[in-house]
Amino acid sequence: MDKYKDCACELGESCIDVAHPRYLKKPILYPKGMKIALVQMSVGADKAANISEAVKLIHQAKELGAQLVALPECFNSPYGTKYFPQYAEEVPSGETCRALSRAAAEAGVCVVGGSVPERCGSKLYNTCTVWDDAGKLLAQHRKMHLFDIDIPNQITFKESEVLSGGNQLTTFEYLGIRVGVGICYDLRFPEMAHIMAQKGCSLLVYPGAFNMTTGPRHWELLARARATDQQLWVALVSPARDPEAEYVAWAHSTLVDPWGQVVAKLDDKPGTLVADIDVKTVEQVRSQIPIRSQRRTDIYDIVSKQ
Ligand SMILES: O=C(O)CCC(=O)C(=O)O
Repeated sequence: MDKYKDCACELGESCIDVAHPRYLKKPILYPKGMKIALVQMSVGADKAANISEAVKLIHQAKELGAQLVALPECFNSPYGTKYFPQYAEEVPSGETCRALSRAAAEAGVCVVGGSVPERCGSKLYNTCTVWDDAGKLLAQHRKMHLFDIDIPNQITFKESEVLSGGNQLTTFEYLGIRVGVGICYDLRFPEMAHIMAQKGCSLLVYPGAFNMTTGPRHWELLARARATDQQLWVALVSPARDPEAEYVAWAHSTLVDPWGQVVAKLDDKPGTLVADIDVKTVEQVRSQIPIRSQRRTDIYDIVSKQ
């Protein structure tokens, strides 16, 4: 930091990797990190009430100092294939998007808008919209891997009955930090996390709603696996558990650091997890355990083609 010690930026010590303001017309300051909020909200059948609860909690998170606020999967609708057509709306003109855009601008935060059922022509998607602090649409991720599983006598779910899968990976930059987005079942696919890491992500955010069968077995394990493999921060954001709901969410919104350690976790109740993430830890783990430059793609490529 020495060479920037006369930097007049208000971020002071937390400035990294800046081109010195003296040499720039407009100083670009990349903070080392940001405060994020994972909003584990209750979701019910009343769409308007779900939206206004989300907006209220975005403002509350801002009061707690959050700069990026993430909502859960399917936060404006009950989670279930029979609900998606009824609750679906167009992106970005639908009522949920308009409310998120306004809330992001009024609160002055980036909003990772969980997910909503999106209608596009004759197709439905499970879609996350991301809004910057001026209310502008920064990114739109359509869940790529649809949740089709069958565990007899425990859980059978087939999103593909009504949804189409997205065909694009999604990353965006906010406050100088590249963030990747996946939705719930996307968390199970290491290739997707790997590509987002290669694209420069330091944080992956997965709005999700695991259930009472796979949640206790895999939710935290998968978050820690993705964080450890890719050496970055992983945030999972679930709705709160409603034992009376048709689909009972595991909840336990979780933040895992680039060492693969859980740094904060909620229980099953409504709540907001607020925590700091930084790029320094990403860089530290990647330089101390340099797996990124040690991958034997020369061998993997040959063997996988045999
Ligand atoms: O992968 C799982 O076990 C749960 C996934 C899920 O609930 C979803 O994709 O919505």
